[in-house]
Amino acid sequence: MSALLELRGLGVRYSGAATAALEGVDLALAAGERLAVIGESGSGKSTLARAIAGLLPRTARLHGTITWPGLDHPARNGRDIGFVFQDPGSSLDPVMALGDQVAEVAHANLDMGWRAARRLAVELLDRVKLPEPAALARAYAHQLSGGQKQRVAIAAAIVARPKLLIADEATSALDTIVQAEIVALIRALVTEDGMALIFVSHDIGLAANLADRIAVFRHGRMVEQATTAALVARPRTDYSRALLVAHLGLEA
Ligand SMILES: Nc1ncnc2c1ncn2[C@@H]1O[C@H](COP(=O)(O)OP(=O)(O)OP(=O)(O)O)[C@@H](O)[C@H]1O
Repeated sequence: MSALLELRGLGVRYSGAATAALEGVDLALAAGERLAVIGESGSGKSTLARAIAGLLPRTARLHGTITWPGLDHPARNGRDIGFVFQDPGSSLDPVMALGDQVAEVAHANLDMGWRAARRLAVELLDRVKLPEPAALARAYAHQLSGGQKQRVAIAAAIVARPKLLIADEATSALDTIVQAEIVALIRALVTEDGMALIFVSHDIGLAANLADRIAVFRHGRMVEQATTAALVARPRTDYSRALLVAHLGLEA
Protein backbone atom coordinates (compact mmCIF):
# COMPACT_ATOMS: atom_id res chain seq x y z
CA MET A 1 0.00 0.00 0.00
CA SER A 2 1.22 3.53 -0.72
CA ALA A 3 2.01 5.95 2.09
CA LEU A 4 -0.70 8.49 2.87
CA LEU A 5 1.15 10.29 5.64
CA GLU A 6 4.76 10.44 6.85
CA LEU A 7 6.13 11.96 10.03
CA ARG A 8 9.88 12.55 10.33
CA GLY A 9 11.46 13.65 13.61
CA LEU A 10 8.20 15.20 14.72
CA GLY A 11 8.39 17.16 17.94
CA VAL A 12 6.04 19.57 19.70
CA ARG A 13 6.79 21.91 22.58
CA TYR A 14 4.14 24.06 24.27
CA SER A 15 5.39 27.49 25.30
CA GLY A 16 6.50 27.62 28.91
CA ALA A 17 6.67 23.84 29.26
CA ALA A 18 9.87 22.40 30.72
CA THR A 19 9.80 19.32 28.49
CA ALA A 20 8.64 18.58 24.96
CA ALA A 21 5.13 17.12 24.65
CA LEU A 22 6.34 15.09 21.69
CA GLU A 23 9.87 14.29 20.51
CA GLY A 24 11.54 12.49 17.59
CA VAL A 25 8.49 10.70 16.21
CA ASP A 26 9.03 8.83 12.91
CA LEU A 27 5.86 7.21 11.66
CA ALA A 28 4.26 6.36 8.33
CA LEU A 29 0.64 5.53 7.63
CA ALA A 30 -0.47 3.70 4.50
CA ALA A 31 -3.67 4.57 2.66
CA GLY A 32 -6.53 2.67 4.26
CA GLU A 33 -4.44 1.53 7.23
CA ARG A 34 -5.83 1.49 10.77
CA LEU A 35 -3.34 2.67 13.38
CA ALA A 36 -4.00 2.84 17.10
CA VAL A 37 -1.99 5.30 19.20
CA ILE A 38 -1.95 4.25 22.83
CA GLY A 39 -0.26 5.32 26.05
CA GLU A 40 -1.04 6.70 29.46
CA SER A 41 -2.44 10.16 30.13
CA GLY A 42 0.02 12.89 29.17
CA SER A 43 2.08 10.67 26.85
CA GLY A 44 1.49 12.99 23.90
CA LYS A 45 -1.25 11.12 22.01
CA SER A 46 -3.59 14.10 21.56
CA THR A 47 -0.66 16.34 20.71
CA LEU A 48 0.28 13.93 17.92
CA ALA A 49 -3.30 13.76 16.63
CA ARG A 50 -3.67 17.55 16.68
CA ALA A 51 -0.28 18.11 15.04
CA ILE A 52 -1.29 15.85 12.13
CA ALA A 53 -4.63 17.65 11.74
CA GLY A 54 -3.12 21.13 12.05
CA LEU A 55 -5.10 21.75 15.22
CA LEU A 56 -2.32 22.66 17.65
CA PRO A 57 -2.74 25.91 19.58
CA ARG A 58 -0.59 28.90 18.62
CA THR A 59 1.46 28.36 21.77
CA ALA A 60 2.83 25.09 20.36
CA ARG A 61 6.11 24.96 18.40
CA LEU A 62 6.48 22.15 15.92
CA HIS A 63 9.74 20.55 14.73
CA GLY A 64 10.34 17.93 12.08
CA THR A 65 8.10 17.29 9.10
CA ILE A 66 4.60 16.08 8.33
CA THR A 67 4.18 15.16 4.67
CA TRP A 68 1.28 13.73 2.70
CA PRO A 69 2.64 11.61 -0.16
CA GLY A 70 -0.92 10.35 -0.68
CA LEU A 71 -2.30 13.82 -1.48
CA ASP A 72 -1.47 16.25 -4.28
CA HIS A 73 -2.20 19.29 -2.08
CA PRO A 74 -1.62 20.28 1.56
CA ALA A 75 -3.95 18.33 3.85
CA ARG A 76 -7.00 20.28 5.00
CA ASN A 77 -8.90 19.44 8.14
CA GLY A 78 -12.51 18.71 7.24
CA ARG A 79 -11.70 17.87 3.60
CA ASP A 80 -8.77 15.44 3.81
CA ILE A 81 -8.85 14.71 7.53
CA GLY A 82 -11.93 14.06 9.63
CA PHE A 83 -11.38 14.64 13.34
CA VAL A 84 -13.58 13.28 16.12
CA PHE A 85 -12.95 14.70 19.60
CA GLN A 86 -13.46 13.05 22.96
CA ASP A 87 -16.39 15.14 24.09
CA PRO A 88 -19.19 15.37 21.52
CA GLY A 89 -20.98 17.80 23.85
CA SER A 90 -18.35 20.45 23.29
CA SER A 91 -17.54 19.67 19.64
CA LEU A 92 -21.17 20.24 18.57
CA ASP A 93 -22.70 23.71 18.44
CA PRO A 94 -25.61 23.84 20.93
CA VAL A 95 -27.61 26.43 18.96
CA MET A 96 -27.26 25.04 15.43
CA ALA A 97 -29.52 22.28 14.07
CA LEU A 98 -27.58 18.99 13.89
CA GLY A 99 -28.17 18.51 10.17
CA ASP A 100 -26.83 22.00 9.46
CA GLN A 101 -23.63 21.18 11.37
CA VAL A 102 -23.00 18.22 9.08
CA ALA A 103 -24.16 20.18 6.01
CA GLU A 104 -21.81 23.05 6.84
CA VAL A 105 -18.77 20.76 6.48
CA ALA A 106 -20.05 19.49 3.11
CA HIS A 107 -20.85 23.04 1.93
CA ALA A 108 -17.42 24.34 2.95
CA ASN A 109 -15.38 21.45 1.55
CA LEU A 110 -17.26 19.94 -1.38
CA ASP A 111 -18.19 22.99 -3.43
CA MET A 112 -21.81 22.12 -2.79
CA GLY A 113 -24.87 24.37 -2.40
CA TRP A 114 -26.78 24.41 0.87
CA ARG A 115 -29.77 22.46 -0.44
CA ALA A 116 -27.58 19.57 -1.66
CA ALA A 117 -25.44 19.76 1.48
CA ARG A 118 -28.54 19.42 3.68
CA ARG A 119 -29.69 16.40 1.67
CA LEU A 120 -26.25 14.83 2.03
CA ALA A 121 -26.31 15.53 5.78
CA VAL A 122 -29.51 13.51 6.17
CA GLU A 123 -27.87 10.64 4.23
CA LEU A 124 -24.90 10.78 6.58
CA LEU A 125 -27.09 10.81 9.71
CA ASP A 126 -28.67 7.68 8.29
CA ARG A 127 -25.23 6.13 7.59
CA VAL A 128 -24.16 6.57 11.19
CA LYS A 129 -27.36 4.73 12.10
CA LEU A 130 -29.28 7.48 13.82
CA PRO A 131 -33.04 6.88 13.84
CA GLU A 132 -35.33 9.13 11.77
CA PRO A 133 -32.46 11.09 10.24
CA ALA A 134 -34.66 13.68 8.49
CA ALA A 135 -36.31 14.69 11.79
CA LEU A 136 -33.02 14.44 13.66
CA ALA A 137 -31.38 16.84 11.22
CA ARG A 138 -33.70 19.55 12.61
CA ALA A 139 -33.00 18.66 16.26
CA TYR A 140 -30.35 20.15 18.58
CA ALA A 141 -27.47 18.56 20.49
CA HIS A 142 -29.16 18.73 23.92
CA GLN A 143 -31.90 16.41 22.62
CA LEU A 144 -29.44 13.53 22.10
CA SER A 145 -27.57 11.04 24.30
CA GLY A 146 -23.77 11.10 24.44
CA GLY A 147 -23.50 8.18 22.01
CA GLN A 148 -25.94 9.79 19.57
CA LYS A 149 -24.02 13.06 19.72
CA GLN A 150 -20.82 11.19 18.91
CA ARG A 151 -22.57 9.64 15.89
CA VAL A 152 -23.43 13.16 14.65
CA ALA A 153 -19.82 14.25 15.19
CA ILE A 154 -18.66 11.22 13.19
CA ALA A 155 -21.12 12.08 10.39
CA ALA A 156 -19.67 15.61 10.24
CA ALA A 157 -16.12 14.22 10.26
CA ILE A 158 -16.66 11.89 7.29
CA VAL A 159 -19.16 13.86 5.16
CA ALA A 160 -16.41 15.30 2.91
CA ARG A 161 -14.98 11.78 2.36
CA PRO A 162 -11.59 12.40 3.99
CA LYS A 163 -8.69 10.01 3.35
CA LEU A 164 -7.95 9.91 7.08
CA LEU A 165 -10.22 9.76 10.11
CA ILE A 166 -8.66 10.68 13.44
CA ALA A 167 -10.61 9.61 16.52
CA ASP A 168 -9.03 11.19 19.62
CA GLU A 169 -10.34 9.26 22.64
CA ALA A 170 -13.67 9.39 20.78
CA THR A 171 -15.22 6.68 22.93
CA SER A 172 -13.67 7.50 26.32
CA ALA A 173 -16.59 9.56 27.62
CA LEU A 174 -19.13 6.83 26.81
CA ASP A 175 -20.26 3.80 28.79
CA THR A 176 -18.89 0.39 27.78
CA ILE A 177 -21.83 -0.74 25.64
CA VAL A 178 -22.09 2.54 23.72
CA GLN A 179 -18.29 2.52 23.40
CA ALA A 180 -18.43 -0.87 21.65
CA GLU A 181 -21.19 0.38 19.34
CA ILE A 182 -19.16 3.45 18.33
CA VAL A 183 -16.05 1.31 17.74
CA ALA A 184 -18.13 -1.00 15.52
CA LEU A 185 -19.48 2.03 13.63
CA ILE A 186 -15.99 3.47 13.09
CA ARG A 187 -14.74 0.09 11.89
CA ALA A 188 -17.62 -0.24 9.40
CA LEU A 189 -17.25 3.31 8.07
CA VAL A 190 -13.47 3.17 7.51
CA THR A 191 -13.84 -0.21 5.79
CA GLU A 192 -16.69 0.97 3.54
CA ASP A 193 -14.94 4.21 2.54
CA GLY A 194 -11.36 2.82 2.46
CA MET A 195 -10.32 5.56 4.91
CA ALA A 196 -7.14 5.35 6.96
CA LEU A 197 -7.74 5.61 10.70
CA ILE A 198 -5.75 6.94 13.62
CA PHE A 199 -7.50 5.75 16.75
CA VAL A 200 -6.14 7.45 19.87
CA SER A 201 -6.92 5.60 23.07
CA HIS A 202 -5.52 4.76 26.48
CA ASP A 203 -7.33 1.41 26.20
CA ILE A 204 -5.13 -1.27 24.61
CA GLY A 205 -8.10 -3.66 24.42
CA LEU A 206 -10.19 -1.28 22.30
CA ALA A 207 -7.16 -0.42 20.20
CA ALA A 208 -6.32 -4.06 19.52
CA ASN A 209 -9.89 -4.66 18.46
CA LEU A 210 -9.79 -2.03 15.77
CA ALA A 211 -6.27 -1.50 14.53
CA ASP A 212 -3.90 -3.21 12.07
CA ARG A 213 -0.94 -1.63 13.87
CA ILE A 214 -0.36 -0.13 17.30
CA ALA A 215 2.07 2.67 18.22
CA VAL A 216 2.79 2.94 21.95
CA PHE A 217 3.66 6.36 23.40
CA ARG A 218 5.27 7.27 26.69
CA HIS A 219 6.54 10.68 27.88
CA GLY A 220 6.20 12.14 24.38
CA ARG A 221 8.16 9.41 22.61
CA MET A 222 7.03 6.46 20.57
CA VAL A 223 8.46 3.52 22.49
CA GLU A 224 7.25 0.76 20.20
CA GLN A 225 5.21 0.16 17.08
CA ALA A 226 4.18 -3.20 15.69
CA THR A 227 1.33 -5.00 14.03
CA THR A 228 -1.47 -5.58 16.51
CA ALA A 229 -0.91 -9.35 16.46
CA ALA A 230 2.84 -8.99 17.12
CA LEU A 231 2.43 -6.41 19.85
CA VAL A 232 -0.16 -8.46 21.70
CA ALA A 233 1.80 -11.73 21.35
CA ARG A 234 5.34 -10.36 21.86
CA PRO A 235 5.53 -6.84 23.27
CA ARG A 236 9.14 -5.66 22.96
CA THR A 237 9.15 -3.12 25.78
CA ASP A 238 8.36 -3.49 29.47
CA TYR A 239 5.95 -0.58 29.13
CA SER A 240 3.82 -2.25 26.42
CA ARG A 241 3.89 -5.46 28.44
CA ALA A 242 2.67 -3.56 31.50
CA LEU A 243 -0.20 -2.02 29.51
CA LEU A 244 -1.18 -5.49 28.31
CA VAL A 245 -0.93 -7.05 31.75
CA ALA A 246 -3.04 -4.23 33.24
CA HIS A 247 -5.66 -4.80 30.54
CA LEU A 248 -5.66 -8.58 30.96
CA GLY A 249 -5.87 -8.09 34.72
CA LEU A 250 -8.97 -5.96 34.28
CA GLU A 251 -10.48 -8.55 31.92
CA ALA A 252 -9.87 -11.31 34.47
N1 LIG B 1 -2.48 23.28 25.12
C1 LIG B 1 -1.48 22.87 25.90
N2 LIG B 1 -0.65 23.76 26.51
C2 LIG B 1 0.37 23.35 27.29
N3 LIG B 1 0.67 22.05 27.54
C3 LIG B 1 -0.11 21.11 26.96
C4 LIG B 1 -1.22 21.47 26.12
N4 LIG B 1 -1.81 20.31 25.70
C5 LIG B 1 -1.09 19.30 26.24
N5 LIG B 1 -0.08 19.77 27.00
C6 LIG B 1 0.93 18.95 27.71
O1 LIG B 1 1.57 18.12 26.77
C7 LIG B 1 1.79 16.81 27.29
C8 LIG B 1 1.11 15.78 26.40
O2 LIG B 1 -0.29 15.96 26.49
P1 LIG B 1 -1.34 15.21 25.54
O3 LIG B 1 -2.68 15.80 25.82
O4 LIG B 1 -0.84 15.22 24.16
O5 LIG B 1 -1.25 13.72 26.11
P2 LIG B 1 -2.30 12.54 25.99
O6 LIG B 1 -1.49 11.29 25.92
O7 LIG B 1 -3.25 12.81 24.87
O8 LIG B 1 -3.04 12.60 27.38
P3 LIG B 1 -4.61 12.43 27.72
O9 LIG B 1 -4.93 11.01 27.43
O10 LIG B 1 -4.69 12.78 29.16
O11 LIG B 1 -5.31 13.41 26.82
C9 LIG B 1 1.26 16.84 28.72
O12 LIG B 1 2.33 17.07 29.56
C10 LIG B 1 0.29 18.00 28.70
O13 LIG B 1 0.20 18.59 29.97
